[in-house]
Amino acid sequence: QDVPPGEQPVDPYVQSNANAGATPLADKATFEAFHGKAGLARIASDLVDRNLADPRIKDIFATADTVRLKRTLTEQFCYVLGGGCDYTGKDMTQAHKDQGITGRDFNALVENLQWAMDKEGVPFAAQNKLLAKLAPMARQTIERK
Ligand code: HEM
Repeated sequence: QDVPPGEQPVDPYVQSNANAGATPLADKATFEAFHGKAGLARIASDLVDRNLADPRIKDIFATADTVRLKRTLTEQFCYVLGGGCDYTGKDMTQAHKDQGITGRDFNALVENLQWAMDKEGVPFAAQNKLLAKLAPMARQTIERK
């Protein structure tokens, strides 16, 4: 597994689309409502930047590899929305292990994602399709009340 430009090396893990944590939507209409992979890359980038500036959760992101995070989030959203990407990141349990994420942290991140989707001009119905795919991942990311 080569290290993409600008990213930090990570310990080896098994790559699989199953790591994305959700099955893909069957048709491409929602993916297109997100303006394809370029739109998803803008949303992932805006989301990470907003998390880094958000006093509620910025400390959790302080040591993260944001170049890698923007890339893997883009892949994950693209895969889940049926855009035909492969997800090459870790599974959600591994990615969030020992970070002590709370339900409030999770809600803050979802708010920031909604802000990023609004900024991209994604229609509300399409936003809800992605949120419905991500909501069950609370179980893998939240570790404490
Ligand atoms: C639906 C909810 C979430 C999704 C879909 C998601 C997705 C991801 C993905 C794809 C990665 C990268 C995995 C990799 O590097 O291989 C990641 C890492 C990370 N996530 Fe999440 N995440 C979610 C919730 C959260 C929440 C609520 C927080 C904290 C408020 C958070 C903080 C982080 C941090 C700090 C990393 C980087 C860890 C590192 O660099 O070692 N995530 N997440």
